[in-house]
Amino acid sequence: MSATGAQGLAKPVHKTVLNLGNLPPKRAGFGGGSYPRTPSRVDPNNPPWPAYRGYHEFSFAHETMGKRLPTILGKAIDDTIKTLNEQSKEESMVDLLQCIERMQELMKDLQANAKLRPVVDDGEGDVALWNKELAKYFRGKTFMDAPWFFAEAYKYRRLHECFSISKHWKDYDVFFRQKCDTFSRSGTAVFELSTRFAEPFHYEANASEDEKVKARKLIFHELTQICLWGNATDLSLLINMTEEDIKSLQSTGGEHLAATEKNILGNHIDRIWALLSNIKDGRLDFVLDNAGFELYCDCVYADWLIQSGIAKQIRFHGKRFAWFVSDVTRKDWDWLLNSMMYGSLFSTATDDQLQSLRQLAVRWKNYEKEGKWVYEQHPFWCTGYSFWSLPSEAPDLFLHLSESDCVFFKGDLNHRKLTYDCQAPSQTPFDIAIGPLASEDGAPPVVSLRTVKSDVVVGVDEATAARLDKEEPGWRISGKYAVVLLSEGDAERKPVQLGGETRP
Ligand SMILES: O=P(O)(O)OC[C@H]1O[C@](O)(CO)[C@@H](O)[C@@H]1O
Repeated sequence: MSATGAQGLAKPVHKTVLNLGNLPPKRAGFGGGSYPRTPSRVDPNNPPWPAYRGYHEFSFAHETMGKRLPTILGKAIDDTIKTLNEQSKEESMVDLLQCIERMQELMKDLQANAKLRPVVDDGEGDVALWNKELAKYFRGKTFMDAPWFFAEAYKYRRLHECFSISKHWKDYDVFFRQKCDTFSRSGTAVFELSTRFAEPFHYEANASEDEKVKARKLIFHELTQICLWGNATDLSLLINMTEEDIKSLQSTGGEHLAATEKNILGNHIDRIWALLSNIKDGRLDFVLDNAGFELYCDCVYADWLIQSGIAKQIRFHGKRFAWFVSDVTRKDWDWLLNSMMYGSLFSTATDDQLQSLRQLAVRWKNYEKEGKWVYEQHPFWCTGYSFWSLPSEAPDLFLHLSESDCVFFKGDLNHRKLTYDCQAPSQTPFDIAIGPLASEDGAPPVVSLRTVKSDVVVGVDEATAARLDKEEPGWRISGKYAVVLLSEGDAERKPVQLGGETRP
């Protein structure tokens, strides 16, 4: 019967209201707490939750856009002047001087909060991607009112343009000196690792199967932390440890691990081990972050994953040009392996220490020759798109990553791009926060190893975030805390869908 009764008069509708107090609470990202902006309406200027923008004085975006970026650019100009003063040929000096003038122009734009102009066609493969995004979503936007991640990435692309349109300085890296210096000053931690990992499995010779399984799990826990904290400026976890600490760590594990893991606020290391320990001869991918010491830690981790038999191939993804100060480029990759092998960066090192470092370098260079380690640099990694746009803007890359058994994303910046760098509630589950990279057909398992150095935080329970917001106001940018988060991706590994067509 219709709501209108026999006499055609509307009857009041009686709603039954259920009083349900015992159902499980809603998860952020599902049901009532779902993305405030539905995925089909998400775009680079409108992330799933509100974006951080430079004019938000409460956020690190404000500090970065207003102060850090001009300082970084100022230092880049100083570096280039230093290089200029080391030249002798007129043509290259004039050419470099023009690069410096372009950097000064960029500085003016940044300080005057200018509108974001299109990227000049310098022949790079990413120009169309940049200018499409600028035209579609950021017309009339300035450095301060565009979303923070886009504005910041745009600044690094403009910095690259200062050189890419020159004749002799196309690939000049204003941050190269700085990256090399930092590694040279990390001697203690470098040798701490090389002397242990030159021969990481020698202890297994006399161990039972059961002991081997247990030891591998413990080593994986610690190496994951080394790889994680390698993203902080120093490896304080290792450097501050006494011989006794290290011994107890190796012999018992449990207690010490609990102590060192306490600053990992969202911690899926056990789940990651459960995933990896079931893989044999797989393929793993590392989307790299910083050069020098962090890259060295990544390589130690990757080496162990190869030697353990979990992976038979590891693909490392770096940047095509200088990016966010210390990100890895091909030159940084080569520099690390070659200076470990032939350089003399550590003047006070013992012969044994140097020998262990060379042993690592020989093995790593062989991995490269044998195709066990592959270094790649897709243009997408240096664009202003978040990884939510990876399947749509770089379908070839998505297809490629979908063949991996697990993709590790290193560092804060990659985490920002995974999560669209927006104001998601801290308790948002990681797989919800990363959207399509978790939910698309064929999405691979994704791990984020991130020390927390900027505002966005996900995968951390509400009470912890609220307590830290109250008690330690700078906790989101201090690098003291971390998250190690896993999304299992498309468990069935359905064929990737590209533009409606199904991959065979
Ligand atoms: O090297 P990471 O871990 O990506 O950190 C980069 C830093 O620079 C930033 O991009 C801010 O400029 C933040 O993401 C972070 O503070």
